Amino acid sequence: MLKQRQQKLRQMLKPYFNTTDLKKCFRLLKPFLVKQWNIYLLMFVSLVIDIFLTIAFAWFFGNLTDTAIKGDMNRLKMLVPIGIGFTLTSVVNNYIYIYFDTLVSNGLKRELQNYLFQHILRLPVGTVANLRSGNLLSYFTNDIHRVDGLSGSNLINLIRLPITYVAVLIYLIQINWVLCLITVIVAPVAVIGGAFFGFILKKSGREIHELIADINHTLNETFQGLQVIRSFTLEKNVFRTFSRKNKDYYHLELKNAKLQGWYSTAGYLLNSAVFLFSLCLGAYFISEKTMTVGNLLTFINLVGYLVNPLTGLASQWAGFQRAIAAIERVIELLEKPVASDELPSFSPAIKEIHSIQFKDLTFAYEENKLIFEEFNLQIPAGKVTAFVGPSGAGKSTLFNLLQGFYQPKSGGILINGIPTAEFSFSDLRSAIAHVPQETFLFGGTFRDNLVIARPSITEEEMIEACRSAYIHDFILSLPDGYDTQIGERGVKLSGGQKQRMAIARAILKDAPILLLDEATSALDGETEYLVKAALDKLMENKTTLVIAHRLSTIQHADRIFVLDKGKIVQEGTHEELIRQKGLYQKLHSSSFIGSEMKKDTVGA
Ligand SMILES: Nc1ncnc2c1ncn2[C@@H]1O[C@H](COP(=O)(O)OP(=O)(O)OP(=O)(O)O)[C@@H](O)[C@H]1O
Repeated sequence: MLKQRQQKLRQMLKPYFNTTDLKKCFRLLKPFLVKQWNIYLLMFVSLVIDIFLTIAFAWFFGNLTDTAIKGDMNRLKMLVPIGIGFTLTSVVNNYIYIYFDTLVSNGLKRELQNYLFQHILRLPVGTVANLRSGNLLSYFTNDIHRVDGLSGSNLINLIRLPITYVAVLIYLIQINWVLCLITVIVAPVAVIGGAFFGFILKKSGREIHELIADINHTLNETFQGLQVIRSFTLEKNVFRTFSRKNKDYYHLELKNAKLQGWYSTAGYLLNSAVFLFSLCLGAYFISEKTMTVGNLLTFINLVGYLVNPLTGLASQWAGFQRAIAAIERVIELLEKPVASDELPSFSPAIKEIHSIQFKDLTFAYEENKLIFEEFNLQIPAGKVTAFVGPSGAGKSTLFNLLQGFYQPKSGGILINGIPTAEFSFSDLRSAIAHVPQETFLFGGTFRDNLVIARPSITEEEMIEACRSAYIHDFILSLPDGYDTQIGERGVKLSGGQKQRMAIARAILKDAPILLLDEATSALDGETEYLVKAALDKLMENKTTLVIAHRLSTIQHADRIFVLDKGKIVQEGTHEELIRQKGLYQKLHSSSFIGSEMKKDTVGA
């Protein structure tokens, strides 16, 4: 029965003293902290000086008082410069300590942010697709800043508090051991209480960090989708959602503040009780002539250091727990495996294409939902290959796999007879220029968006590419030319202008493989003509794979593959396919491939 009760109690207390997460955090932080060992050493020296000064000051007050009561002027004259010396040392030491504390905390945050950012950049596309961008932002704007709780002075306090406690206790025992007993008796209360509060604070801390991430996500999505929100008049709904989360956040912070309030009140109460008790007992000892006034002053001055390290250690524990709650979220992300060891960068290793082959390729985004099974396909080099097929057939997935965004379950893709898995991402992706359906442009100028295509692009190359993409004249018509700001995501440009910018960027990249995902959105006649002309220039001397919607592109293609449910169901030229009974004919007659196609064929 007793054993059962003990087990139950142990089970109940287990989470309160669980150190697994703490160990995990320190395993993550260890390499960064080790790097800063010299600053920590200096902080330790500063700490030893501080402890010495704490006791020295108390000794000074007691001695000064007793000397004054005795009226010993010679000793007083000697004590005053000592006091000044202590004060000056303390001021300098304090400054140094704060400076080093800031240095290590901010240094750690900087390193950790770089580490996390690199990690996110190296994560597989599939992993990032499951993360919310607001959440990702929250790691940087909120969670990482909590690492303060596990570094700098908070870390040093782990040593400072016990050393202070022991040093002060030894010194005070010599003054009056009975008074010291009181503080020793309250020690377990302070330590256990602090550990308990620490656990509760960690729990509420985790809830707060998750809610902050959620609010960041809502804000991010709202600002990105402001146009949709306006056109569907969702402002009221969006505001209601935001203000509800904001209210939850307010209440959680309030709950947390209450807990912290209780905790510090309890610490204050304990401190005051010990102080009052020591004072009364000390006064009694003075009246009994077993203690001097100076000694009592010294004792009262130091007694706080016998309680504070205990409550302080417990509060340190509480602070640790809150920091752990935030860092745990960061660790969860860091534990996700990366796709490559290095950060990819431009590396034009593959200069020519002799063959591209999909060989026995089996792929699924999700378990048990195969998109391709034992898929085989040979892409002719230096030619234009078009893919057509109904929505969801797997056309974009082929592009994703070719660029190494996702890894096949079995089989693979060979470029020039070499499996793409053997190329680094830098080599593979530098050999491919992808013009997606939706053009993403960075906020900044035209120039900023063009020069990212490849390192060391000259002004002449940039202008030539823009001429070929039929966007140069438009850019020059603007007052600042290539230095004109295009707005966030290029909001100041039309759909056709954005597409031509994407084409200019692909021309500048000058990669031997071109992946083209034609936009389905219709452009006006002149823009359509310009985009088509730009594409023709882009496709020259390249091995081009195009997800085609325009008849002109399909007619221009050397080979067309009709894809349905992850299988090639037909292949040939447009003329061959249009004569065959099959999906291609069906797609054509239902104007799936593009109204332009039907119109032109009917006209032909
Ligand atoms: N990231 C993803 N996670 C899970 N499933 C996905 C993902 N991307 C695509 N799919 C699924 O894979 C299948 C093939 O999609 P894919 O985008 O390759 O088709 P598609 O032929 O390009 O279609 P569309 O012409 O409409 O763009 C679809 O069933 C789609 O739902």
